[in-house]
Amino acid sequence: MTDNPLQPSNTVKINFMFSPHKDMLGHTLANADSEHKAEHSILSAGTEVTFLDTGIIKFEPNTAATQSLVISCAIHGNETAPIEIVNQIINDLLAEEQKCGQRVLFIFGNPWAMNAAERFVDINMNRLFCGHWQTQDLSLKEVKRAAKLEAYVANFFAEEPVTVTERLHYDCHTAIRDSTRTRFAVYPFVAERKLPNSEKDFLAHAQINTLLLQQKPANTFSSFSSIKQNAQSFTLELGKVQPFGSNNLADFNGIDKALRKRIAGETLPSSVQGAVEGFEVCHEIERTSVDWQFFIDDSATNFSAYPEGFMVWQDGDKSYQVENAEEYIVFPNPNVPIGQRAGLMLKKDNNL
Ligand SMILES: O=C(O)CCC(=O)N[C@@H](CCC(=O)O)C(=O)O
Ligand SMILES: [Zn+2]
Repeated sequence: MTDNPLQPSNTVKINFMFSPHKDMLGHTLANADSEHKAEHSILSAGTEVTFLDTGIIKFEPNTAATQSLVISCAIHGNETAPIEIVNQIINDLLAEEQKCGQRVLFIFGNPWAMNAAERFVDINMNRLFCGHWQTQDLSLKEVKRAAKLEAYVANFFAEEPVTVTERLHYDCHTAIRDSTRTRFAVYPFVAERKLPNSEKDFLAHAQINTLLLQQKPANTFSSFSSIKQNAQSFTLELGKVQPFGSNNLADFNGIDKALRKRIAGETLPSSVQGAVEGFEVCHEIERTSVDWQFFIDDSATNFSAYPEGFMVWQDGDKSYQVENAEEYIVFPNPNVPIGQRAGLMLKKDNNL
């Protein structure tokens, strides 16, 4: 990225919707705590743009859309590459340099954590969905924001015209650790779900060649949209966490192109057999108490492999040892609060 979003430069065109800020990113950083009154505008091609709230903007074409797309990022504030990519797509839509052929709701999830350059400020927002926010301290900003995000997404889907036959949600993240598989998607658990070929094609086009299939319902944003809103949803892990301005955006060309084609309403080319490999969650690791011990090395990358019998964690007389010939770890994080997910163990799933 050439400009630092924290210091809008005078040489950069100010986008009319976000004035006096350069763009949605600049506006979101500057207005984390402001109440925003919805603003409405119509582009020359007839696309309706509604700037709903800080970090939330909706585009609706004046042609018959067949898909409602939710594209979110910054549910974790320090995962900056997807924010930079999505910000540029919004700029191009407003400048009418990107075709809008489908309904799209863009979300920058956590403005406070974006400003703090942290994963979260008070509480991990990606454990608050599916109504879980109701069980938390309702005075916390992230708790209130999760409630609002659910409402914006529910309203967006509820307002869709009859021409829409598909609901999609791509929740864009980057991971804390390096990964043996550079990009991967998490497919939330919904009973009897089946990955549609069109979504396999999307993942392959985005250079996301690994799909991790959850085996039980979760409280993540993508779980909310799939379980409660009947969308095809994914958490997309697109690379590694870096500060604003430090991302090599060329590494994100795949997702940039795939999102732009979806927004334009183009059909993506069919992927070849085996373009996306599946992994199934076989054990969810939970940090169970202060005495809980974790035996995964701090330097282990996502998708590191462990042989049968390897001790992953132990807490008193409870433990988990690898049960399959080989299992792989993702999201190992021993520093989560007690009761939260500290990683996932996976086994290969050859049925995708
Ligand atoms: O790298 C890590 O440890 C975490 C990266 C991240 O934020 N992952 C998401 C995955 C959500 C899902 O399971 O769908 C998260 O932990 O919230
Ligand atoms: Zn994340």
